[in-house]
Amino acid sequence: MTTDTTTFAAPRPAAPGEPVLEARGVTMRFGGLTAVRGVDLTVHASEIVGLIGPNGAGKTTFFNCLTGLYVPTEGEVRYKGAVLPPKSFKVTAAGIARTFQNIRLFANMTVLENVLVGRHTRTKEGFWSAVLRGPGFHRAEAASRARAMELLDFVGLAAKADHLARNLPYGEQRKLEIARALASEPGLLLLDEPTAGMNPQETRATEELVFAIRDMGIAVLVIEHDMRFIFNLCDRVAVLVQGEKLIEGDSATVQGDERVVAAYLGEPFEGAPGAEEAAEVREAEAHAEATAGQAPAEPTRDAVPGKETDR
Ligand SMILES: Nc1ncnc2c1ncn2[C@@H]1O[C@H](COP(=O)(O)OP(=O)(O)OP(=O)(O)O)[C@@H](O)[C@H]1O
Repeated sequence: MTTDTTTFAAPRPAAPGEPVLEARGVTMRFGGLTAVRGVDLTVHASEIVGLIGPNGAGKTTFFNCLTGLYVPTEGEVRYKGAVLPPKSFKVTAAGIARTFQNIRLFANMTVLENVLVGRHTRTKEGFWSAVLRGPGFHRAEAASRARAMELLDFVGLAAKADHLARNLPYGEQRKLEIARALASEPGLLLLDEPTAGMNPQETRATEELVFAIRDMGIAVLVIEHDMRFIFNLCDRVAVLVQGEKLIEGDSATVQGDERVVAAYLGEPFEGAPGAEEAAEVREAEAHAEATAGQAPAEPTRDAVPGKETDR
């Protein structure tokens, strides 16, 4: 039993240039499908890093490995030097916050309440404290509300604190998700397609917002399909293709790499991840073509009539 209402300390700020996130050899398999294969990625303090790649490249799966939603099949993720716990609420408490590709707000709660929910990892109001509602509880609650209002002001939603989240326009719901993520006082913020569904003005405003978050000392890792947004914003960009990291560098380097263009156009290119597998498929197809029209092979000893073979 506790009536302690003190606030958990936010993670210590990282020194400039210090690595905050270190992912090493992260692999995630779903049955026979390898969605992410041996990915290394480092994000330093005060850096904005972009993660791009064609649809299905493994970006969200990689994010899920960084935030404890998935436990990687292989590899290791460290935050400020410590291996991350395999539970998403513990990862948030450690200092990594995220937003989702599909907005996940509490639709029937107010804007302010949504941000207060985001603060729960930084407060430890015990059961009896909440029931008895003593002075400590009220102090902690007031501090949480004040911080939540500051964050709403920061993202431009203070005037809508009492609105229901479901009544916000789409672009503002995305901003609210960011405010809620910031409420856990993270050292690293992961944004999964923060401008999806936004008009150009909203996208521009989101860019400014991400710069302001970085200026608060929070490192940012962002997945986005809007290339202009990514190349304007990011200090470094990593490209995932078929689950593997194809290249990583500054915007100019990545933009100038013909393999990146080819990957987006779906064209094969020398040394592309999966090229070996593609060559095997071509060989098998050529073989099938060459033997087409010949008598079908005798069934093997193991074949059972009427039983489907594994595909
Ligand atoms: N839980 C899962 N179970 C099985 N397969 C999955 C699962 N999650 C993702 N995948 C598969 O892993 C691959 C990578 O998917 P992922 O969503 O990570 O890609 P993405 O780069 O984020 O794509 P997009 O840009 O379209 O969001 C896809 O082939 C997808 O179908």
